Amino acid sequence: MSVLEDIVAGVRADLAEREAVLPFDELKKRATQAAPPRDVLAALRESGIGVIAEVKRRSPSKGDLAEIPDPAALAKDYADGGARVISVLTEQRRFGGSLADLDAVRAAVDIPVLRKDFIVSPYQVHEARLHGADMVLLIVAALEQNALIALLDRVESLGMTALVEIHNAEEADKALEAGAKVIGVNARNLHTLEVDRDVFSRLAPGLPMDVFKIAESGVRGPGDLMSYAGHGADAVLVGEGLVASGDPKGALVKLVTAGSHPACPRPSR
Ligand SMILES: O=P(O)(O)OC[C@@H](O)[C@@H](O)c1c[nH]c2ccccc12
Repeated sequence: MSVLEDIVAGVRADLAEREAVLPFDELKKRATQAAPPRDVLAALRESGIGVIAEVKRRSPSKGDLAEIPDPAALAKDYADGGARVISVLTEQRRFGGSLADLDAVRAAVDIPVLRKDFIVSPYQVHEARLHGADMVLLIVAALEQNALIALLDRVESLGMTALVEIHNAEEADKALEAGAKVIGVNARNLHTLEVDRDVFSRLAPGLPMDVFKIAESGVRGPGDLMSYAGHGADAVLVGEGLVASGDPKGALVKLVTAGSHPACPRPSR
């Protein structure tokens, strides 16, 4: 089993437990009561290279990154520091996240929030909405094409924005065929966990101009942001480089400053 398959198996087991407690029909009903989703693309399209800041406690590749006893306080720091969107990992077994983290972050900030998880079922999409998410991650490598199409449609029909994650040209084709408008290129291969920052520069030229392009993973500081921007990134998504820095807000401010600096390459749109 690859790491990805192993993670997804755990996610499915946890999902079955939640479904037994709150049936899908009831969940769907409750989710309609949530405050309406925010316009994520409008937030992302503000000038400069946006930074999506992630609440991430640990990862399968690096182990423990940061304790994060108060995710709400971290989220406030991110919002004050100029993050465009806050990404919250809700996967429990490997990343130490939870829906409670999502709730805490949602209650603490006004900017858009991304539910970062291994979404394989419509249940998780409505659940994201119930917990206040504006954006949902869909990982092409974890989904059959028809499931990707159905989940993307489900995310959009609930008024949320899908971040469709790819890692190679074949997945790029699948994402585009499914109608993805926001594509994240993950430098970390979810099968091997290896980071290759050149994946973005290889794939970005093949993506249409009007697709919003996010470079995910491996951003250590302003230099990596500038380099991704030079290869056509509209935004970057950063976890470890913030949470493991000892000063997440300071580290974020440096990235945000670089992303809005006149010398930073701009998307050609
Ligand atoms: O901590 P990093 O290297 O800055 O990476 C953040 C983010 O890209 C990473 O957490 C991520 C990207 N895609 C994912 C899918 C599932 C879980 C996690 C991820």
